[in-house]
Order: sequence, then C-alpha cells, then structure tokens
Amino acid sequence: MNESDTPPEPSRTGGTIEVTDLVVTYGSATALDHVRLSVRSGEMVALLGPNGAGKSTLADTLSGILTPRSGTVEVGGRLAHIPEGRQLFPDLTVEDNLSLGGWRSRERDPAFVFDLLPRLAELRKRRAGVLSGGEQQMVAFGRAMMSRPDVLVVDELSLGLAPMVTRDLAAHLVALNREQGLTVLLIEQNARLAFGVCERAYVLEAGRVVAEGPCAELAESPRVASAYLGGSIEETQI
Ligand SMILES: Nc1ncnc2c1ncn2[C@@H]1O[C@H](COP(=O)(O)OP(=O)(O)OP(=O)(O)O)[C@@H](O)[C@H]1O
Repeated sequence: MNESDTPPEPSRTGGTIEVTDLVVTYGSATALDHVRLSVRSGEMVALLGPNGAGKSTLADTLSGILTPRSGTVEVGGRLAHIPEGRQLFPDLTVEDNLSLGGWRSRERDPAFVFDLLPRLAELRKRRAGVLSGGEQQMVAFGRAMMSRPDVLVVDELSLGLAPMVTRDLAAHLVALNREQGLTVLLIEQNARLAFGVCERAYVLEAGRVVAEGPCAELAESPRVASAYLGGSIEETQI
C-alpha cells in the first residue's frame, strides 16, 4: 500500500488481549512475575495496583515498547496506548498531536475524533503545552483514537485530574466501549472509578496478580476494600 491509498475502514471485531506466564525484567530486577491476564473482545477490564506494582510495565509490554523475558503476549487487532503522563508534544498544536496518532492507520483527518470529543475541535489550533491537565488527557485520548484501535490501554486516566474531569473522560471511554465495542484495559489507582466503569478487574502487587474477578466480587473482598476503597464500598457510576 502506498501513501496515497485510502485509510483502512475501522474494524472492531477482534480486540483481545491474552497474556500468559509473562516475565519482564529490568536488569536483574523482576517487574512482572508470571503474569496471566486476558481481555475478551468488547470487554472493559481494570488493572489495579499500588505504585511500583508493574502496571506501566505491563502496558509497555502490550504496546511492544518492552520485550518479555519469557511468556507470551497476544493482542488481537490494533492496540493503542494512552501512556501515563500523556507524553504529548507540547510545542505542537492539538491538531498536529492528533495527526501524529494517525501514522499507523494512515488517518490524517481528525474530523471523526472531533465528533467523539467535540472539545478538541475548539482547541485544535492551541499548543498542547498550554492546555489544562484534563484537556491534555483528552488530546492523548484523541491521539490514541486516531489509530482506529480495536484495543485501548489507558494508563492512569485520572492521574492529576479533578474528579469531574476524570468522570467526563471516563464517560467518553464508556461510550466508545458500549456503542462501538472498543475493548479497554483501564489501568488505575482509583479503584472507585475502575469498579464503576469496568466489569472485571485484576489486582497486581509486586509484579504478581494477587486477585482477579468481577468488580462487584472484588469490592466485597476485605483485602481489596481496605487497600483500594478505603474500607467502604461506594462505586462511581457513570
Ligand atoms: N526503566 C526502568 N529501569 C529499572 N526499573 C524500572 C524501570 N521502570 C520501572 N522499573 C521498576 O519496575 C517496577 C514496576 O514499575 P512500573 O512503573 O511498571 O509500576 P507501576 O505499577 O506502573 O507504578 P506507578 O503506579 O507508580 O506508575 C518498579 O519497581 C519500578 O521501580
């Protein structure tokens, strides 16, 4: 296919993640220790865990930035990753940041992203570096959608954002999941948010999966409730 060919049509039929016995190391330090995780097509699954648990390492391995030491990672369809801290180009405009997200899908026109996230259309000529945290997260979200993904990995949607802004972004994510079947792995420290929008969750601690299951069941677990919900169960419904 050459540069002038039409971009491929969006395909949301096979967005899956299958991680088996995954070991990832940094030098002699083990960051992921025989991790097993699976996400089915059209699911929205949370990955919880404290600082240093290995969540970003898993995201980076799923997106191919890191290479496993052993085990397997299989992604069905195209995966896009909203990295922790957004990692935008601050001197480029919103529009140019979005265009960069379209390199794999050969998608240059962000019009469909403006339909999904109308606020970005208003901000299109602004430099990304001058935007608020919530607006920058929305640009990172839109940039990921430019690749027309089947699977979206979101690393800390809520990081540094006010609850209202987080809820607004989460509502966009839920709409994409429910209305377009986008498969989502939501990496979060905010368990209330994650349990409010996901059906299932994994809990990662010190590189190992220590709990998994339906969010409603995990929320009942005294260990999960005390570590991640401050001891009470009160879900954030979108
Ligand atoms: N480039 C690196 N070199 C060496 N060690 C690293 C590197 N990146 C991460 N680590 C270590 O690997 C472990 C897992 O880190 P990771 O960033 O994946 O955790 P995390 O769950 O995403 O944490 P946080 O919520 O704080 O972002 C930590 O002990 C961290 O110090």
